[in-house]
Amino acid sequence: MKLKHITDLASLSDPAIGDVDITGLTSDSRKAERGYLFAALKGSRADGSVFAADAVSRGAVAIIAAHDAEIGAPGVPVIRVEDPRRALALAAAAFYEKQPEMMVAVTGTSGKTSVASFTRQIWADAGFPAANIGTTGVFSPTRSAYGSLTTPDPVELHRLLRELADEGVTHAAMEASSHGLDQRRLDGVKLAAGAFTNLGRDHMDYHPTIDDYLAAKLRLFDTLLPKGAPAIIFADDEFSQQAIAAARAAGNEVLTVGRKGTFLALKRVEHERFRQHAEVKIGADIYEVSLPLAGDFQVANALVSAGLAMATGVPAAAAMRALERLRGAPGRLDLVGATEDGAPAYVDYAHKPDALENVLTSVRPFTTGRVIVVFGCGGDRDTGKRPMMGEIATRLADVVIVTDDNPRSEVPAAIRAEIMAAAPGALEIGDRRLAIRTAVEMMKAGDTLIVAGKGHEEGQIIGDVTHPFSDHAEIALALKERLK
Ligand SMILES: CC(=O)N[C@H]1[C@@H](OP(=O)(O)OP(=O)(O)OC[C@H]2O[C@@H](n3ccc(=O)[nH]c3=O)[C@H](O)[C@@H]2O)O[C@H](CO)[C@@H](O)[C@@H]1O[C@H](C)C(=O)N[C@@H](C)C(=O)N[C@H](CCC(=O)O)C(=O)O
Repeated sequence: MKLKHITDLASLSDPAIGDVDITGLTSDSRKAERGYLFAALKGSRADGSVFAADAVSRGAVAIIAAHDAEIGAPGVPVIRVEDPRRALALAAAAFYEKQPEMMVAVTGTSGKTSVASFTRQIWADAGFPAANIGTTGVFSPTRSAYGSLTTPDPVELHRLLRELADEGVTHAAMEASSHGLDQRRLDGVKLAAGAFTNLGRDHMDYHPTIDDYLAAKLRLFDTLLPKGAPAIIFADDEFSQQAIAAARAAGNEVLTVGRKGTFLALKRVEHERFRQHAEVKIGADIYEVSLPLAGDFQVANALVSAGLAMATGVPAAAAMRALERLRGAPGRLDLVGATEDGAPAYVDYAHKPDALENVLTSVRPFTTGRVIVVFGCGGDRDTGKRPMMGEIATRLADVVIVTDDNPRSEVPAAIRAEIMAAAPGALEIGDRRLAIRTAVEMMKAGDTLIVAGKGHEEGQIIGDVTHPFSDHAEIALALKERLK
């Protein structure tokens, strides 16, 4: 494809450059191949401009760079732009040409994975070939693949969107992480609607303040959603007013859901073991919905998803019917099994304070015995959440076992000590396998076990080695051994 077809001619200092043929794009010089366009991005560890010569030696034929970047690659055209990350995202969208016709994105600290998954399920129920993309991977009529980033890199993302469109997927829901929004990964995605779930403490290692974190989330409305497009906002969160104000200021159509919502107004919820019955008012109609999911936060996620689906062509009655058949996203309050006397054991991805609070609160209504929680905190990540999670677990669970998560380069015992300092009475068992076994062995009738933090992950990162490890498999094994 000619360079002029993937980047705005106005940004090409010499229009003749427009005729250069491009065979691919990358922001990682190590992935550059013959005919590639290389984007030199300023990163947290390195400045991509120093790798321009490497990219050219591997075949790159043009470079996107900031106005002030020094590019030591003579003879290769350099396209100077204000924001290379945004330019790369737009170039990737143009290069891969097609994306599913109806794209939506959801942001918020918690609930993104569930909302993206539920939205896909509601669309699929209504007959649309649908996909969701995020932390747990890519799910579509033909795929269920595990991924790594919540919001993929723009080049990878647009390659994927093109493949999905070619496979006939018309509707796709994406998770928009604050990193992804901040790093412009979504800037080339043509969104039909967006959603905001909530804001809590997370990624304070990346964002200097909570305001900076909120501002990154609100880029979804400020800069990505076209004017007039629906913005579905969960109205019961403490930050919902800021989200509503940002969406209004950006000219989006604000549609609120929840107890304080007006588009989907939640009138009543009754909890039952593993199910919840909700009364939802939509316009003049009242719908009684029986959700096969536990937890107040799942009702919120289901309503946000129904809002997104309705904003993109699913009739209200069909969306409400689909909610009755929802399945939890992998690793989100995922029921692994139960003891011989029916005490359930769940895996949950909760690895941040508000998510831990949500999951522990949500199992309380159907737990007649004790809530037992096993969790730890990741290394090389926001350290401020460690005491907060220790405090939450102590307040909301009856038995707390502090173990290792992904310690990465940190000393595991030091991470545990930071949690333990806020969790008096907690049991400390560093070995995650042993911690899970101990918890399963202590379960009695009426108890509920939550193993939190790693969800669907299939490895534990110690140092820079990922050891095979699955909470799901460990719980299943321990339950089986109990029966012997
Ligand atoms: C901290 C962070 O977000 N890093 C992202 C960032 O990398 P960076 O800018 O820090 O990269 P860098 O190492 O400083 O290098 C700068 C540039 O030089 C390039 N380079 C580097 C070396 C070389 O030999 N040649 C070369 O060209 C790099 O490719 C990069 O473009 O920009 C890269 C390109 O877009 C991302 O791939 C990378 O995500 C890394 C892999 C990552 O782990 N990100 C996580 C933290 C993340 O984004 N998580 C969120 C949220 C998850 C959640 O909600 O829990 C997500 O959306 O997944």
